Amino acid sequence: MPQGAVGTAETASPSGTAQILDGKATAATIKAELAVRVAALRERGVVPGLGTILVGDDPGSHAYVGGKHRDCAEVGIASIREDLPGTATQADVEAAIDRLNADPACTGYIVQLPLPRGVDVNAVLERIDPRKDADGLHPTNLGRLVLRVNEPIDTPLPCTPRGILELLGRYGLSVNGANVVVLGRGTTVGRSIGLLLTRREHNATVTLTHTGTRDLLAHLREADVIVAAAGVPGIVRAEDIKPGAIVLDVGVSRTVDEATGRARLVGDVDPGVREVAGWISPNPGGVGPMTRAMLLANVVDTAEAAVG
Ligand SMILES: Nc1nc2c(c(=O)[nH]1)N[C@@H](CN(C=O)c1ccc(C(=O)N[C@@H](CCC(=O)O)C(=O)O)cc1)CN2
Repeated sequence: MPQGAVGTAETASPSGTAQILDGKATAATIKAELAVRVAALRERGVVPGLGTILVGDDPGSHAYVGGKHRDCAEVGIASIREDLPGTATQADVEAAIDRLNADPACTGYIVQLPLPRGVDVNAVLERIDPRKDADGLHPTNLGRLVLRVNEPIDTPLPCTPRGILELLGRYGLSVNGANVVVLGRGTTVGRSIGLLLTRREHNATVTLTHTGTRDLLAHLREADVIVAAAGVPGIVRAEDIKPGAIVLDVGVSRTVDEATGRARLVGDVDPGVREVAGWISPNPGGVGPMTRAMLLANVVDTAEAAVG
């Protein structure tokens, strides 16, 4: 894998076109590694099992959950589905959580987000047994991320931030001392990537921007690394970034393609950014597949830790 200093023009390829952080290929490698670890666990009589709770009929969420179960089958993790209708009440969702907390076949599970309006997401996350929290979003696990700045973390990390770090690491890109600008303060990406990157082992300086940020462009111009998770199509433009910057496109918006009339997904990063950035994660094919792979990694890590 190429080694690179962060955010300098030296990381850009000579043609001026960014090098690709290929999340799809990297996730495939990780899944193959995980399959070996799962086989070793199974030989010891341990079968890791991922549970999912899906509420409602959002097509995106259905697709993501379907993908999680396909991934499990690919690496040998058992999987358990709890699909609830959009009319499910808080009590219905909490009952599903209680079932998975009590189910010995389920070694880790997630509640697919977002939840329909009317379901209290914080109450839901708090009810998950933190030892089975495959998304690392339980307050105990997020709290450990806040408190353990210097010590190793032995609890699951939120999947997208872990996926971003893993992707950078596998390409030999360090963020030590880098100015990282994060767009978006959501729990699954923005807030938690800030906590992770400022840990001593990564040592980045993080600016967490959001809809209340006054001069986003001033921040972007100074960024060695940009993590775009705002959900605003094309908010990161070529003319606003430092040449050679590392750009991770995490945003997802649905739009209708004018040429074909078909719905398609677009990221936060304008296609022109490829001409200026040093490294870029495509969207699709970048951080998304890494998110899926890291969920499996969390489940396998937890199962291995449980058997010593
Ligand atoms: N409980 C959680 N909910 C959500 C999370 C999460 O980590 N935990 N993250 C997202 C959705 N998500 C996983 O749940 C997810 C998003 C995107 C992808 C992905 O692989 N995307 C593809 C494109 C997919 C397509 O073309 O339809 C890609 O980027 O290449 C995987 C998982 C919100 N909810």
